[in-house]
Amino acid sequence: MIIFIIIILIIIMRFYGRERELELMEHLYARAPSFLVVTGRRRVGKTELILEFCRGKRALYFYVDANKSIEDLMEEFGRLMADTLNLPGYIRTDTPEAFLEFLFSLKDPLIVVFDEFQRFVKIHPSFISQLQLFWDLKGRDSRLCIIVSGSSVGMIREIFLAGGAPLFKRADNILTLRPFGPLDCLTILGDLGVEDPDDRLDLYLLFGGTIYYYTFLEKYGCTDLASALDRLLLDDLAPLRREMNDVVVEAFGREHATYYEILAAIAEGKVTQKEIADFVRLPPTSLPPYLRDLVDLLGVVEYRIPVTERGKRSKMGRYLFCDNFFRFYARYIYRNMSLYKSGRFDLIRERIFREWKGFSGWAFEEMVQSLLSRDLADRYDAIGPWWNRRGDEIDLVALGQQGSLAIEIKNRDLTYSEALRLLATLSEKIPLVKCLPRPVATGIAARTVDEKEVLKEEGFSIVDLADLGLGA
Ligand SMILES: Nc1ncnc2c1ncn2[C@@H]1O[C@H](COP(=O)(O)OP(=O)(O)OP(=O)(O)O)[C@@H](O)[C@H]1O
Repeated sequence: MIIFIIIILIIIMRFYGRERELELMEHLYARAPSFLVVTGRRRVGKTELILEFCRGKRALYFYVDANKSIEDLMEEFGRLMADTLNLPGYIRTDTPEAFLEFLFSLKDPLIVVFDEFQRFVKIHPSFISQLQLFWDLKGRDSRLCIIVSGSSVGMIREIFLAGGAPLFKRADNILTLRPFGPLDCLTILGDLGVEDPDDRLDLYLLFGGTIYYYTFLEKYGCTDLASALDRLLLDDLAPLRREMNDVVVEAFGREHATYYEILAAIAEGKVTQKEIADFVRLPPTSLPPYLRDLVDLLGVVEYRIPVTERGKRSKMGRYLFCDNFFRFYARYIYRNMSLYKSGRFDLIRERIFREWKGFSGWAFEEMVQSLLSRDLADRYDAIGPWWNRRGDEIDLVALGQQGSLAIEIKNRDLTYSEALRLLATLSEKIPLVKCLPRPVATGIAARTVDEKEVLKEEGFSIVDLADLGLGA
């Protein structure tokens, strides 16, 4: 059943985190009438957050089903309204006007949720302007707390933010929900019974911050990378076997093949527009709309520039995955679809394990970059990776008024001499970075570093997993 009444909710998994978001929602609810937009990419937890917020409150949840006509939706919404609010008799809500007229005549405090709201653009675009009209004329006299939610970040932005957009400035707040951070994910994994810290880390490096994927772990008895791969992916009946397909096809319909190819190119390390275009055999000039969709609509890819180029019109940009699982899927499942479809999971599995240390190094770097950026944010103005045209790279550079810091990140345990060698190579790269505020400190972040204290005494910044809150 797609539309359902939020009175009694069955809790399958505990609700995690999102304290700041719930606080904001409570704040708006207390000041109703209010209008909130919740957006964020697929599976990030928008519906779950809204349901948690509605728990124990008077609320109507309307799910905008893409396959229904406006008449069917209005009829369903009307029925739901009558049932939930215990209204006797028949309410006429067969047209959007009748539905909205009735909704805005209600006087008691009420939360009204429209989930996947952007679908109205295709189903019946004038519903959006009608809602705007009712909100303008009657909203301020009501006690409604309207929440609209949608996973199509780009479309939601167009509806609510773009200049001249129909609901421009009607929303009191736009809440963009982000994936969970690594510390939260590792705690959740611990709660789900994954005892070994290395297994928790591997599972985070595989799935990233999309908690939806973690909901399968307990159900399928997975406690480490191998069991998660075997039961959730590498099996004919595995629940995540079509995940990327489902999400990409739903978002882009018939054109999904080109998007797929571009994702596969990025997963293979093609990062510039030219490299991606060559890989997918399309002219570079035809790529921008696809890349924009992958960044804005799907939210699994990001366009990044070196930290020293921020605020400039840089030509050094790279397209990179910001989602661990999509990168994994594009690289190991999509690129091996023939093997996958013919059930040769053993060969795919072998390849994944052979390459896992190197492959997961990327996700490890991303994780450490985000944790270090959080810790360094109050001391530096700009933090991020650096690279140049020649292919030199530094994993993290922090720029501040008082000087800079350059860090190399390694997904392994380092001996003292390995650490010294890395620091020496890093020092050689420092002169290549233009306009680096002096003095420049250097350092290393790794799983563990031997003789960490000695290196610190020698003036280096040394960070291990325990320092980042990821210790055993
Ligand atoms: N804060 C949370 N605590 C516990 N579980 C969560 C939380 N957020 C999401 N989940 C889990 O992840 C699943 C996916 O979340 P949800 O359906 O809310 O995502 P969504 O952003 O609405 O996705 P879509 O855009 O694909 O509809 C939920 O079924 C739930 O099991």
